[in-house]
Amino acid sequence: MGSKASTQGEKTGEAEKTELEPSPIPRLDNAIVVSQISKDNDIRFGNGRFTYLNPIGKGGFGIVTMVVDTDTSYPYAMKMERCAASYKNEVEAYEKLMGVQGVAKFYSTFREQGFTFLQLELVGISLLQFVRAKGRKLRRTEAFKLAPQMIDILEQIHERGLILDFGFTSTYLDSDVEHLEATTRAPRGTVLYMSANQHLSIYNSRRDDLESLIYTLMDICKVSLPWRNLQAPTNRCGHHAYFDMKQGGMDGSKICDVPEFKKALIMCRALEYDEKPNYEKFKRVFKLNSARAATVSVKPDLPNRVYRCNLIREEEEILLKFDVNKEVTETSEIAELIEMNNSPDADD
Ligand SMILES: Nc1ncnc2c1ncn2[C@@H]1O[C@H](COP(=O)(O)OP(=O)(O)OP(=O)(O)O)[C@@H](O)[C@H]1O
Repeated sequence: MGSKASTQGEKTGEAEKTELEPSPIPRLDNAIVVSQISKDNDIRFGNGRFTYLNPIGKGGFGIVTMVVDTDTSYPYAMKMERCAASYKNEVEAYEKLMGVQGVAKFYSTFREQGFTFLQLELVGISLLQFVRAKGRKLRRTEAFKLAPQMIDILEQIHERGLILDFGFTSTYLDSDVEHLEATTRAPRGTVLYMSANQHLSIYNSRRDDLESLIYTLMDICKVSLPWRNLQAPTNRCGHHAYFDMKQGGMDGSKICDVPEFKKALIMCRALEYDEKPNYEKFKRVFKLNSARAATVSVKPDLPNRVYRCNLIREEEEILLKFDVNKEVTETSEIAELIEMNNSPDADD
């Protein structure tokens, strides 16, 4: 495996292990929507340093909230998770990806009340939110304009030795910085965008990231993914059905009629497991001629908007635990969660 990132201090409950220069305050016109919780409560994280403003997103392992540093008034995204194992992996990945354009900067990590926190740069909306904000799928020209930028980001991530393993970044290099041997692993991740080979349990590598990116682009510009209506695979047979469809014939050419996507998928199919993709060649597939590209704007209509997500009651109750003015009334559910997080296994 690649080098281990520092996770020191994670058990101490103290903030600030990776203090960096804060980025300038992003312009957040229309942005701050004070949540119902914060109207009546003074919720603080990091020994009182960060004041909670509102929830902005949810992931597989926890919630992301918008906070403000009470000393500097800088806003940040604060990711709050229960799962110590996934958090360690995530911190490592953020540290390796420092400086990659398109990836939120990581500032610090701490533990509090059985939860792990990641202080991150507050960035704008996600691609999905962007598409939602538009109120329609993207036009192909818009998706083609985004594609080279996304391939660029992917290239930078790969240069740091990481592949995007559907929410769990992992390395494709060993300790000698050589590509890991081909191996197998049960498919995991988002079935819709998983590469064909992953359905056959072939461990993913750089080529699979590109294939997933192309499926994502197809989806955001309304090019149908023929396997969209297939039943979710629960066994090998189910995964084979997906593989056959995603394979789209020997060279992938039957998946869709859009020449750019077809070409890019054929290029993915031609890549060996440990081969470094020719990112420039992939980008060229999508590059429009300059006159056409100049007419297409893919800027979100509300550039700096930060969305607010809704929380379920359990999540609100968890946040209320951090209310500095309130007596903590733990429901058995929360107590259970905390116990789980404080158990010796949680730090392994
Ligand atoms: N730094 C950030 N700035 C602004 N919003 C963010 C930031 N990080 C995450 N978000 C928002 O919070 C949501 C949840 O993020 P999170 O990283 O927990 O999960 P995810 O990456 O979407 O999924 P997974 O749990 O599979 O990793 C994102 O979709 C995004 O909308």
